[in-house]
Amino acid sequence: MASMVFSDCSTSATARLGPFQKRISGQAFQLRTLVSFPWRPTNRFLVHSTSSRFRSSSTIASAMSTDTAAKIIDGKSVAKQIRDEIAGDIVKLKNATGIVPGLAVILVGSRKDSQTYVRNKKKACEAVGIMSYEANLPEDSTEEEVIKSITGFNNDPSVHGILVQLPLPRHMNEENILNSVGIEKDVDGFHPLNIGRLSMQGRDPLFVPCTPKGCMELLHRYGVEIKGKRAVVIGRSNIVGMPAALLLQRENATVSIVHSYTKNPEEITRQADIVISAVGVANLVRGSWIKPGAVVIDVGINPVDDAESPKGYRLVGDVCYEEACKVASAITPVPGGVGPMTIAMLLSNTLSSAKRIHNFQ
Ligand SMILES: NC(=O)C1=CN([C@@H]2O[C@H](COP(=O)(O)OP(=O)(O)OC[C@H]3O[C@@H](n4cnc5c(N)ncnc54)[C@H](OP(=O)(O)O)[C@@H]3O)[C@@H](O)[C@H]2O)C=CC1
Ligand SMILES: Nc1nc(=O)c2c([nH]1)NC[C@@H]1CN(c3ccc(C(=O)N[C@@H](CCC(=O)O)C(=O)O)cc3)C=[N+]21
Repeated sequence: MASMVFSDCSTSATARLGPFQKRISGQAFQLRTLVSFPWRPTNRFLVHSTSSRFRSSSTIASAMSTDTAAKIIDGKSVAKQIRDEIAGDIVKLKNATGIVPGLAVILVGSRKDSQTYVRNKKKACEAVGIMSYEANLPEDSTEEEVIKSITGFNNDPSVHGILVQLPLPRHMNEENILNSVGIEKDVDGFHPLNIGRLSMQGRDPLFVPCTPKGCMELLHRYGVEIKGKRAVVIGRSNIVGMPAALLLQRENATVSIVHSYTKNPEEITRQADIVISAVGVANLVRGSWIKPGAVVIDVGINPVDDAESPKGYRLVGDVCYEEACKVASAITPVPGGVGPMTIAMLLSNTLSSAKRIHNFQ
């Protein structure tokens, strides 16, 4: 259900606030006077400014210390570029080996949002030349039936990646189901062996979870320095927050994790050069939470009522965009930020899997 919309971000949806958190209301946010983050846009992407989409990089650099508008990290266009690269690689793989990468998606139940996500993944696969396979199981399926479907895809040589759409119906044990995905086809990177390797020094997972991988890819492609920087990840879920924190740490950031029991999340977040927010609460992160010049990656996808939209709602992130724009040096929009990157990383993981299984460099 969509929550109330507050166009000025003056109130966030409080339903999921943790026990120690107070709502922050009407607090004035700091205006940026000095940008401390060394913003270095690469030439690979045009960096759009919220105030002028067509400035040159040098203008952007000189504007950093005085301007009040963050640069938009354009996930939609980066994702398109990655999809184009993947499509080219798939043609090469097919011409050299005859192999076509295949992704199987298992959807249990009939949640509208999950059906939409699965449909979008299927379309994205078709567009780059990945074969997509789908198993739709009824809501009242047993755990054994889901595992049987996964086992079928584990044993199917035309399938190189398996994704079990989450959330699963409540009566199912998510752990048992995700454990049954073959580690070499675990393109979501949710298998405990993959997560375990991600968390260990000197080990590498076969796959990195798509959303955090997409966040890192955005930081890399926009030339954001990570080593030695302070990063705060808000949220610690298995699928986003926790692996995002591990990835930042692997690249030598100093990482803090803010969760629903964190006291004074605002103060902790304000220390960060890089903020990744993955909570699911609209407008939780106010401008006052952001250190001037920080880079903000907003993973949250939250529907809010909007009578002017044909659907009656629109999507916003966890971060109060209008406020954060005035403080951050760069920020991802919602939609058009991390979301498209998640899908691009899923395609990328599926292609890597096909290459690895068939020993293609
Ligand atoms: N753009 C994309 O591609 C994707 C977007 N999403 C979106 O990202 C958001 C998070 O998803 P997901 O990780 O699956 O969500 P979960 O509900 O699994 O996790 C939410 C996390 O946020 C923490 N949290 C909840 N309330 C607060 C609060 N008030 N202050 C600080 N931390 C809080 C929780 O803490 P605790 O652990 O203490 O409960 C938990 O760790 C959602 O909006 C989801 O739709 C998700 C996947 C992909
Ligand atoms: N096994 C599994 N793997 C997942 O990766 C997974 C999942 N289950 N369950 C649900 C979440 C959510 N998720 C999103 C993917 C793309 C967008 C996306 O493309 N969003 C668009 C907007 C889409 C719209 O307009 O509806 C955007 O942000 O621009 C959003 C969210 C993946 N998830």
